[in-house]
Amino acid sequence: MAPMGIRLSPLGMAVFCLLGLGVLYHLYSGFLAGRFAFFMLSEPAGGGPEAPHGSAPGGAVDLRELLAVSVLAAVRGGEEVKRVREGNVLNAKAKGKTREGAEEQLTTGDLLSNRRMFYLLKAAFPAVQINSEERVDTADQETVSWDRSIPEDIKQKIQPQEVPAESVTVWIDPLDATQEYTEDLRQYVTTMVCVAVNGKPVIGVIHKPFSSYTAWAMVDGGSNVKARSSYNEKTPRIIVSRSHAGKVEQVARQTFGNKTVIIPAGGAGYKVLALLDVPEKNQEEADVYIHVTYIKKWDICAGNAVLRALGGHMTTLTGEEISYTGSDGNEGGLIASINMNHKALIEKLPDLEKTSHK
Ligand SMILES: Nc1ncnc2c1ncn2[C@@H]1O[C@H](COP(=O)(O)O)[C@@H](OP(=O)(O)O)[C@H]1O
Ligand SMILES: [Mg+2]
Repeated sequence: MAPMGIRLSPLGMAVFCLLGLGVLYHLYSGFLAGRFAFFMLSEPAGGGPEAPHGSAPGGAVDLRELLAVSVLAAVRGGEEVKRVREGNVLNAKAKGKTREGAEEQLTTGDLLSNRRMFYLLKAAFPAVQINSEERVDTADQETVSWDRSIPEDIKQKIQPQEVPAESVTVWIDPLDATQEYTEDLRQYVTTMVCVAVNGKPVIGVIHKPFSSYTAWAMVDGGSNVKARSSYNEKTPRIIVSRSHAGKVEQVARQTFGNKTVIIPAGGAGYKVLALLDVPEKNQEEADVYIHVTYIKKWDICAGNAVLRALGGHMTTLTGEEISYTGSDGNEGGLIASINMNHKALIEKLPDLEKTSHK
């Protein structure tokens, strides 16, 4: 039996007090961290004085307005792309090489389209992060304003929806399929704008400047384009890059057999449109889009958003979602499909460690 009188040793007391302090610290540190995060997020962007204290840095932006200006930007950029091509003053030069050693072309069409698209979007939404394929020359700014008018079809299909400006990243491709543009293969060329919210692709615009066709879609909103009524899941026609193919044909044949039809085409925008119901005489149709080499996020974000909005998928070759914030590169290749069992397609793909990134 234990004695009734308990004597506490000084060492025991000290250990007990330390334990108590530890528990208190643990409970309180979460609270402090929360307060700290709130304080940091409430700071005005760039530490400037213009944002009212305690509010989000850029305030709120309306996704419907962002969609309207994205469509306008793609169309306006497309006008430059077309004008330069028709005037035959491309001034094509190599701007570098891809990891695989293919020459990357840059033309006046890319630069003028970029200038138009960037400054229109920036004027409409100054607080939003815009990532573009081409550099903007700040010494050569274009003064543009947006009249905030929303086209009727967008007004009818989409409700206003506000999100914090700092959650938004806009990705611009002022000229997709530049290689094909230099070869005068006009059908492949698109201009694209994508709006990502917290890294998720939410708005996609793909515009064909030479036929004045524009596809737009917003996730949980609406679209002016739809999926086709059927797809061939068993022996799908696979659309792939004609100028950055890597080992894509090998992957496609290993996955779907030697009889599988492979369609080489230019432009990531064009290849996404090939999966949809697009009323265009120069638009080929395919069932799956596969790309195995490195690719940049401005090339794929708009297509990813459009597919997602219509119930389709664009993922890496291992089935991961692609996040459209941070770095501008996508390392894991891509596979895109709609109205198909996307997971089953990924499971069919061969040893990806050996085939992707190459
Ligand atoms: N390995 C790679 N590295 C860098 N960019 C790549 C790439 N593969 C494809 N792309 C880019 O992705 C877009 C679609 O490629 P493809 O036509 O080969 O399918 C093109 O964009 P741009 O024309 O906008 O430069 C192309 O340059
Ligand atoms: Mg481009």
